[in-house]
Amino acid sequence: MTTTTTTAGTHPAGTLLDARGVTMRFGGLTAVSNVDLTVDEGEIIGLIGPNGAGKTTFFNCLTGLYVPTEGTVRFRDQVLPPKPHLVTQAGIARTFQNIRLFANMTVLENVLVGRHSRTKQGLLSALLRGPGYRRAEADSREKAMALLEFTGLADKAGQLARNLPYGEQRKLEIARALASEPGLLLLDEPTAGMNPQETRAAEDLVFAIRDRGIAILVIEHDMRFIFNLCDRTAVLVQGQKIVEGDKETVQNDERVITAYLGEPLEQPTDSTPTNDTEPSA
Ligand SMILES: Nc1ncnc2c1ncn2[C@@H]1O[C@H](COP(=O)(O)OP(=O)(O)OP(=O)(O)O)[C@@H](O)[C@H]1O
Repeated sequence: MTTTTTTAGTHPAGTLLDARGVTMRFGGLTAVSNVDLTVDEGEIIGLIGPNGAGKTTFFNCLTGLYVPTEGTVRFRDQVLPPKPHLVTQAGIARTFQNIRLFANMTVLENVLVGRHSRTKQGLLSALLRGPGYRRAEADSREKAMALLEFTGLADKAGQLARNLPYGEQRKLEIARALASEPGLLLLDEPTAGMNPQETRAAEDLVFAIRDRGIAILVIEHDMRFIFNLCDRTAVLVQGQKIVEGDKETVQNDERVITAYLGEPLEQPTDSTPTNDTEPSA
């Protein structure tokens, strides 16, 4: 990753994420090739593409899991640090394609883990359990419970995460990501495995998150979900961004239609979205 220091004011006001020329190679395979993408404050941006197009790899480049072979990612005008926990501290949170909850911890504890990057109490304070630690812990619990209210999981706070139905596990992943108080939330296939009702509820949740001032970048195979939600959508094919724009621009682009082998991009009926992800927590 390029390590040049940034100059304030090089981006239009409101640009939160600015990925430029991001390339990720694994040996001879170029999984992501020279991709530019911006996300502005308050935007919901979609990232679509056929299986193996490089979407998750691109997400990994935005969250410090991978250091891009080439290119630069800036968040709030700062080059992102190449470590996931530092990226979280900088203000980017994410969920994963395959749910990664702590299955044997309670719902509340999972969210408390997500608050870790925002709590300042050190190990010594935690061991001594002094007044500062107890105050911080009470504050964290209050904020975590508020997030469970927000995501509709408050009455499940004491249950083990693994006992939640699949759709609620996905919600819990989102609650845990929100606990780090991000400015940008990356969602990797948030509706995978959901039924149509849960998918509609997930749409409402994404809008509600945006209303809290959090921008969203979402990978999703459910086109109805993407086109209902997103201000702009970028299409990756074989690692390259072939088009980016609003719903009409993307749906009518010949290259996109070809990439999807002529399948219509929006499902004609309110049928169950197809996906191939199994519950895993
Ligand atoms: N760590 C890795 N090492 C080697 N190759 C990888 C690695 N991660 C991903 N790839 C390859 O990079 C390409 C892009 O994969 P990626 O998972 O990013 O695609 P995707 O668009 O997210 O696919 P899907 O929609 O199926 O999740 C694939 O060919 C994949 O096999």
